[in-house]
Amino acid sequence: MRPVEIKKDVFWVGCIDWNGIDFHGYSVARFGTTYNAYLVKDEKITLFDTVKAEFRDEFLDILSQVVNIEDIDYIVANHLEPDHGGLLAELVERAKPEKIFCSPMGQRAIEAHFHPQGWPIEAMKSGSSISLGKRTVQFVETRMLHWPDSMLSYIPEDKLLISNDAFGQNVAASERFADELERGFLKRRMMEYYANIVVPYSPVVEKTLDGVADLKLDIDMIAPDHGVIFRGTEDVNFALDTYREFAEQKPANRAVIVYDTMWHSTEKMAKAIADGLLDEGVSVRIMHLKSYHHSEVMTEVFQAGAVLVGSPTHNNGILPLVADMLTYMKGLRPQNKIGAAFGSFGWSGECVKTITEWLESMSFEMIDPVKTKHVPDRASLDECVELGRAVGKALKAKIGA
Ligand SMILES: Cc1cc2nc3c(=O)[nH]c(=O)nc-3n(C[C@H](O)[C@H](O)[C@H](O)COP(=O)(O)O)c2cc1C
Repeated sequence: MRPVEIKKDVFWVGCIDWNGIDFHGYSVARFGTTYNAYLVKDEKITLFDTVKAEFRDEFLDILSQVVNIEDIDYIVANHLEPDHGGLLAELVERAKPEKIFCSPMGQRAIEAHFHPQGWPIEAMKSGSSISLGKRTVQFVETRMLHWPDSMLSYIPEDKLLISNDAFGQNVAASERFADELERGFLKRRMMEYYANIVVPYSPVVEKTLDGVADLKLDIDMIAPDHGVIFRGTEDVNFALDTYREFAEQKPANRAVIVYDTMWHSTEKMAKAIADGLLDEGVSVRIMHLKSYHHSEVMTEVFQAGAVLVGSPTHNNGILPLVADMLTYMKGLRPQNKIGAAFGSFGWSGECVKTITEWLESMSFEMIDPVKTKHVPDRASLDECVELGRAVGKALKAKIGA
């Protein structure tokens, strides 16, 4: 790839991971992603972040098109996760930078990842800044957005916010800017990223957005470490407003029914429940866990006001894919959901109790479950329809529809 000059003497020097990938080792990114790094040519030549180690050759190539690697003076490590810090050790070795800037927690992350000897690390607290010559860089720590080390770098002279994983999207595209992509497509990719990585830290997102507003940072470009760059007031506001909307997690008039099944009885129940929700005017998505990855389901969970989870009873518990989904969902701590359990059973019937306990532990507002012995008859399916209606009514009451 070629470098892209995103501001005068500021270059995108990232790599594009074109194919659908296992992102961060647990989440599916069907549209691929990018690992963005940025190089500023000033009196101090400064590199912001690196890329995933697998992209070593491509990264060294794109970087070399802009600068002699040995001439890099400063490296700023906004986030040390291996998709951004993957080539830090090699860059330090080759460039022998005068300074490596990171947050105080970033220093600990560098020590734990690289066990460095004599690296010229300088830990920068929120509000501190450095001069690059014509430019300054101000640092804003964003602990737990989404790692303890995460920080933002703001260059006031360029009105540029280099935002690490915040505002990122998994999009592999030849386009570098948000205004070159269709808006709905982009917002969906932002949502997938948020729902699977950022959502537990929504309070930090709100605090950061408030902080950015309080500091009155004049931003006309947000350059994240994944996906496209937001340029111009309209797109910067779009990114900020979208994150505000995501962080608020207001319940929407949508439900997702997630299930697994061995012999299709639980599936029949899922479809009957959907009829009840539709009777109440709630938009429904039914997702069989054998057809969807848990991260795809999570995006639907994130944007749904109601989440209904079904499993047959299996060995006095629930099916493994449902347990996987619930474990994953709980870790991401989605807020403001109505929940319900359903499932078929043969003899002991623990499925709905197990699912209900999981959803209660996530503080979902629960509606009474439905379980059916083996294959549901018309009366059992009617109970499922009633469950759907009850969830629909509760949801409408919650959102004031
Ligand atoms: C391997 C296996 C283990 C099962 N374990 C239980 C159990 O512990 N308790 C129970 O009530 N039913 C158990 N069942 C029965 C199922 O819950 C029952 O067949 C149910 O109707 C299947 O629903 P499905 O068609 O949605 O898969 C088990 C079934 C299988 C195949």
